[in-house]
Amino acid sequence: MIEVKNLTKRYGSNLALNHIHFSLEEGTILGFLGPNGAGKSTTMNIITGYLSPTEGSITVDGFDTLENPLEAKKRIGYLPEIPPLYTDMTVKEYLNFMYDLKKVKLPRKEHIAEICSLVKIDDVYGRLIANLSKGYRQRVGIAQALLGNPPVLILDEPTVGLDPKQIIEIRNLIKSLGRKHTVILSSHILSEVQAVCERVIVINRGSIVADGTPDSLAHSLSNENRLLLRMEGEEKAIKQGLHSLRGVKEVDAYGEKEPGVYEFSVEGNEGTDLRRPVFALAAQNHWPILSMKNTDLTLEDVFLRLTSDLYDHQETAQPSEILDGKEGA
Ligand SMILES: Nc1ncnc2c1ncn2[C@@H]1O[C@H](COP(=O)(O)OP(=O)(O)OP(=O)(O)O)[C@@H](O)[C@H]1O
Repeated sequence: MIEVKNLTKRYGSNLALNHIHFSLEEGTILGFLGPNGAGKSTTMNIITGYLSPTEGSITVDGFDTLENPLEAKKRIGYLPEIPPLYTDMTVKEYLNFMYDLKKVKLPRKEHIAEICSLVKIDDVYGRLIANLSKGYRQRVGIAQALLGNPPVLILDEPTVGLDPKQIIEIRNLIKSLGRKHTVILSSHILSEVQAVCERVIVINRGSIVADGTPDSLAHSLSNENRLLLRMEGEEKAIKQGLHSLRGVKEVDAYGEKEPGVYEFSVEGNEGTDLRRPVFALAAQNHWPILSMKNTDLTLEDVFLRLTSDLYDHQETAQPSEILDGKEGA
């Protein structure tokens, strides 16, 4: 649905985007994540046609944004970080105004009614936008992005400034929109990306440093292969048993957590999956396993590793490996 090739943007001598590539399948919700100044807004503005690239190309549904800007733009609904609302209009006036501005061809009344019901703004349809809460204003902003039923939605920081209840509502709305639209969501909020997106692109200093599902990123960046276990039995015997398993590097005992139940951290050699041998050991010795968890990195750990200077200098090989593996997925 979207194909970004070799995208480069220079502001004078400042290289804001450095030859980025990615493609996005129809119906995916992509999170675009990066620290301030990473190049997120520049990328979004180029995709939506507000900025032109220094080099490279973007196609939306097969239409090149430079060669066929009108056809490409028709296929994109955009919600900028500050929604372009006219606060002295009612929701009805505003959506009709935007309908005309976008030259939408679908039947006016039915189309607007359908969008209002989808984003749940029917009850404020006759109200002045100035009097709406931030959450409702954001919904009206999403409604204008949906006019004309574009297959692609680009949402820039859509939950900034909302209260926790409104954040949950907007996230659920975005998830439901992802069933019919390809969505690109830019965010600083890691938990948001984890909750809403199937795929995450991490951008830092104008380059893509990781691309994958939140889980695969957390897993592939973790050199550690660690299990956190709670088992019932004799602590010393369990610890020795765990140590004796093939591929185990280290076992730490964290003490008694419930009567007779002990916690252990077991670290294996790279590439070893210890879950089955641990299960077999426990079954053989009648040590019930009360919990077993992989302790992969969280998306937050991944983000910090990928965007910290330390990581940039010491471990530059890893992110590109991940990228190579996922490019074009
Ligand atoms: N109009 C401009 N003129 C010069 N430099 C710019 C301009 N717009 C952005 N930049 C620079 O380009 C780089 C990328 O900026 P961009 O706004 O795309 O980052 P961002 O990831 O969206 O950051 P934020 O989350 O803070 O909005 C930054 O170094 C920024 O200073």
